[in-house]
Amino acid sequence: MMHKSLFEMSKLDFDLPANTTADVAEKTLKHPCFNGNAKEYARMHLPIAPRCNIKCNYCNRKFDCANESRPGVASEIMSPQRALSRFLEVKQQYEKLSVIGIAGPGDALANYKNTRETLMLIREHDSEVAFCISTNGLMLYEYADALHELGVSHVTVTMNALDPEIGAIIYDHIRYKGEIHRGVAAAKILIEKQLLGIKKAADLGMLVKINTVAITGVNDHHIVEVVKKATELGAALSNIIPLIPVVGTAFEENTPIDDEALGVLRTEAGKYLSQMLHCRQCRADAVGRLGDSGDKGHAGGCRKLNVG
Ligand SMILES: C[S@@+](CC[C@H](N)C(=O)[O-])C[C@H]1O[C@@H](n2cnc3c(N)ncnc32)[C@H](O)[C@@H]1O
Ligand code: SF4
Repeated sequence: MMHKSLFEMSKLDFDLPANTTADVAEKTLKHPCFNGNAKEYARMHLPIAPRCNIKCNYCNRKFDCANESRPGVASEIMSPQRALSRFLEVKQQYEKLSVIGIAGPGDALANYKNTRETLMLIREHDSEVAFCISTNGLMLYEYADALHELGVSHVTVTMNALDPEIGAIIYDHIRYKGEIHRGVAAAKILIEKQLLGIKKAADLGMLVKINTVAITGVNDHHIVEVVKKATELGAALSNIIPLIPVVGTAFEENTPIDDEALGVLRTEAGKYLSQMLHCRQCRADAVGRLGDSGDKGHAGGCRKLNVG
């Protein structure tokens, strides 16, 4: 049963799908990424997932540089046991630690054994904290039932294209069931699995958010279509994020979408699905309230990460 005061304090800016349980609704109210009004709640990303099963042409997970806060970086890769110890420490620091997220630095479902073990260990010590995972969606259809059983309430899927020709520009390759696929064939498999996975997760009652990286001249004209499709599949929120042109990637010279064009895109996409407007594009080891200094990089130069 939800407390009335909680509703009053942190109303949602979007509609929950009809199959959302009271438990998932309450967790959503306290989830600072899904609910922009839940500012007093803290989340903790546990960097237990170093590997990835696809290669996005904008992603560089090899280095952790001072004061750099972007997705795909973490100062340390943790074992599940170490993640539990850190969780117990951070829980002492933040009275309102409401969410544990697995956001890489690789993919939660390309490291499913670690993800499962970590979440099970934490659940033994905390029956209430929400579990949230981020994934490229390649393995979501296969793992959705297991995630639901583990108590994962929130899932973010990065979906950048519906058209495999566009996907082939964004993704270098995928590894699916032990085989490497490239080009349009790879994008076709990834997109098909994303669509199946999003629908399955949403049907199971998990709250699904779609991240879409806006890449100027590549998928920016296509994003509204992506969001429209995600809506049909049962996603609850869309988060259109500007490309960070990271050095050493194929898109290092891409001009990031400007605020005005991003605003137009969000308005158009918002006609189909509520838009998340407060994303901070956090690190894989971010801790605290959104925008706290805990999101910043380490002190020092750049160091190489062992992400496989
Ligand atoms: C590092 S990923 C981890 C989760 C998962 N592997 C995925 O891609 O969804 C977290 C988010 O950051 C995004 N991301 C990674 N590199 C980025 C970049 N250079 N610019 C913008 N977004 C980026 C991903 O697309 C994803 O939505
Ligand atoms: S799926 Fe995520 S971790 Fe993997 S390459 Fe793409 S952005 Fe990087």
